[in-house]
Amino acid sequence: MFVLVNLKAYDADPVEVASAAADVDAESDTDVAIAPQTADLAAVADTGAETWAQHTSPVESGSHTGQPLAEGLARNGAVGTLINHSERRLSLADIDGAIAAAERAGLETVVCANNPHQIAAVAALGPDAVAIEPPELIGTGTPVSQADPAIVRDAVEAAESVDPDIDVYCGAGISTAADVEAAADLGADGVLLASGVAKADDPATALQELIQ
Ligand SMILES: O=C[C@H](O)COP(=O)(O)O
Repeated sequence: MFVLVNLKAYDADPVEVASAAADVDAESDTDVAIAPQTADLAAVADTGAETWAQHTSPVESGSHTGQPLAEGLARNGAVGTLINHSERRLSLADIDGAIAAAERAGLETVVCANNPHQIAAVAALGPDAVAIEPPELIGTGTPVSQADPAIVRDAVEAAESVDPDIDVYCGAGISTAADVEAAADLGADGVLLASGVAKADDPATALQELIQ
């Protein structure tokens, strides 16, 4: 199982959470990765935790301002990137461009989508993985596996109908070990989560409990 913790723009100490992630990753069968703010990529990567970017721009090196260039993310320790997160939506053309940019820089790609129809559409663009996240459940603490299990099953089916080898993650409201297990039971290869760790009083302990 793959657990990708998106720190979004929360106040959690990225180095503290990443250090806990590196420990948990080493001590368990679960692969844990952290997606911090772009400015914190290098510090997080220095902890030894698998480090992901929250967004990659589709641009190539050149005259662009405020666009995180894939090569710059990789140079600062990112090994993968989210694309088209619900809070950072892109056009289909830009999703395609961002996947190409990430591949150019050697970054793994997870493209997010709202529903199974979008999952099929973005799976056709050839990312390494897709993530189903109903936006209305994000940050609620109610896991998608409980609120809408069919959407996870349908997303897995939609993705596999396009590419049998693609990984499918699910996210929104996941905050406990039972939620992670429920996602696996529905066919997900991993989970994407944020507030359950980043907004916890003790994010490092919350992450440890979630995995153990
Ligand atoms: O990137 C993470 C997802 O948007 C899920 O967020 P959440 O765990 O706070 O619901």
